[in-house]
This record gives sequence, structure tokens and C-alpha cells, in this order.
Amino acid sequence: MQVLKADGIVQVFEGREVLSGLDLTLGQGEILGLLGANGAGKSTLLKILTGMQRPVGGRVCFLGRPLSEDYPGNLARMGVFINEPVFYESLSARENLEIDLTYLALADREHREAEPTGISQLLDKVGLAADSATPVGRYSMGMRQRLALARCMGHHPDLYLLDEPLNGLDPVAIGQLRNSLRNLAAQGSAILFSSHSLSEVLRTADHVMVVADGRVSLRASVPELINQGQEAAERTLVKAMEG
Ligand SMILES: Nc1ncnc2c1ncn2[C@@H]1O[C@H](COP(=O)(O)OP(=O)(O)OP(=O)(O)O)[C@@H](O)[C@H]1O
Repeated sequence: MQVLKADGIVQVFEGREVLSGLDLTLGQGEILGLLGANGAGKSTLLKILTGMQRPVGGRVCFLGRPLSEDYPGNLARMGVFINEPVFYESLSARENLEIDLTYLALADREHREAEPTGISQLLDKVGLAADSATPVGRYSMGMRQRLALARCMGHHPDLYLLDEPLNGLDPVAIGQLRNSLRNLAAQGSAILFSSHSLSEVLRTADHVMVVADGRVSLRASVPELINQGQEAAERTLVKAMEG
């Protein structure tokens, strides 16, 4: 089943076209890695896909219907990680998650009865169980990143939109996140994540999409790319990023 479909997305900032008619599809259970040089428009695209930013042209459909049709209900069915996460600094990780999940349940009219994943289980999944009572203001950058990821996962989203989720994570946490994403996809969620790590995209995603000059310069299956060998696959990706 198609979870996300974007057609002809155009975005213009200060007279400059950043996205020039970009198309994208993402199916249930699929992990799509989004690559592009600095300033290529990855974050812009992710914001448009969440409905946080309105494009100048094009349309976004979520689960077969226009994204704007049930908003913020649709947003409550997404796990979104974009920009610096903002938390209640004096509250603990557990208290922050309790508040987030309560708001999300209120916004999601259709699935209001669904039980959020246990908060302890979530904290455990991102490796924060031992620090769950610590005020978030005392967290390191990597711990904040982990908590932001836990916040995305608690309400069983159909779609994850993650902007550079690996930033600030140590290698152990990156491995845990990779496993979590694979498990979520195996349970049917669709995942789109951006990254500057070619090797991590190749290790985690099923498909990769490269944005250059405002368009998709490459969309490829990861197993097919890897068949060329790791170095050749990375060269292909870099070439596509150069446009
Ligand atoms: N609100 C805005 N107003 C003006 N220009 C913007 C705005 N948001 C983004 N831009 C510009 O649009 C272009 C794309 O930015 P975007 O943040 O989407 O790129 P990115 O691919 O995520 O980059 P990076 O890899 O560096 O995070 C950049 O040139 C950026 O300066």
C-alpha cells in the first residue's frame, strides 16, 4: 500500500527555486534514505511532507488522501523528527514523553483508543531507561536525540519522517536506531530519513533517493547499488548529489 505520494513539489524562497517539481512515493514497510548536498532541499522537502510548510506547487497525499484533508489528525499518524528537538527542560524524559503522547492521542481522532506503546519500553528501546528520571535540561546532545526519537515512536505512526536522525549519536546508538527502523518497517511503517552518511543509508534503507538541482537525480534500490560494491555504490551516490 502506498503511504506517501508527492507530485510536482515546487518550493521557492526569496525568488530562488529550491525544489523544482519533485516527485516521491513511499510504500508500507519501505525505508527510503534521502541524500543531497548541503542546501539541496532535504529539510524543506521533509517539512512539506509533514504539512508544516506549504509548497508553492504540487501536492502531497498521505494514505491515499490529500494531506491537508485531516490535519492535524494526519500529523498525529506520523512520527516526525525535524530540527532541534524542543523539550520541557525541567521535566524528566518520562514526563516529557507522557505529555507528548497525551497531546498526540488528543489530535488523532480516528485512533484515539489505541494504547500508546509503554513509556518504559520506549525509553528502553532508545537506551534512556537508566536516565529516565533526569531532567532533560541535563541531557547531552546525543541523549536529547534519543529522546526525540522515542517521542516519534510512541503512537504507532504509519509514517516516519526523520531529518538527519543519526546526528549526534554514538556508534552504539546508531546501531540501535538502525535495528529500530528495520523493526518498525517490518511491522508495516513507512520510513523516510535524510542523512549525510552514505554508508549508513546503504546499511539501513531499502531504497535511496538523491536530490540535486531541486529534482530527484537518482532513485535506486539499495541491494542493486550494493551489487556494484560499496565503493562504486558510494561513487554513484556522490555523482548523483553533484547533479
Ligand atoms: N525559510 C527559508 N527562507 C529562505 N531560504 C530558505 C528557507 N528554508 C530553507 N532555505 C534555503 O533553501 C535551501 C534548502 O535548504 P534545506 O535546509 O532544505 O537544505 P538541506 O538539504 O536540508 O541542507 P543541509 O544538508 O545543509 O541540512 C537552502 O539554500 C536554504 O538556505
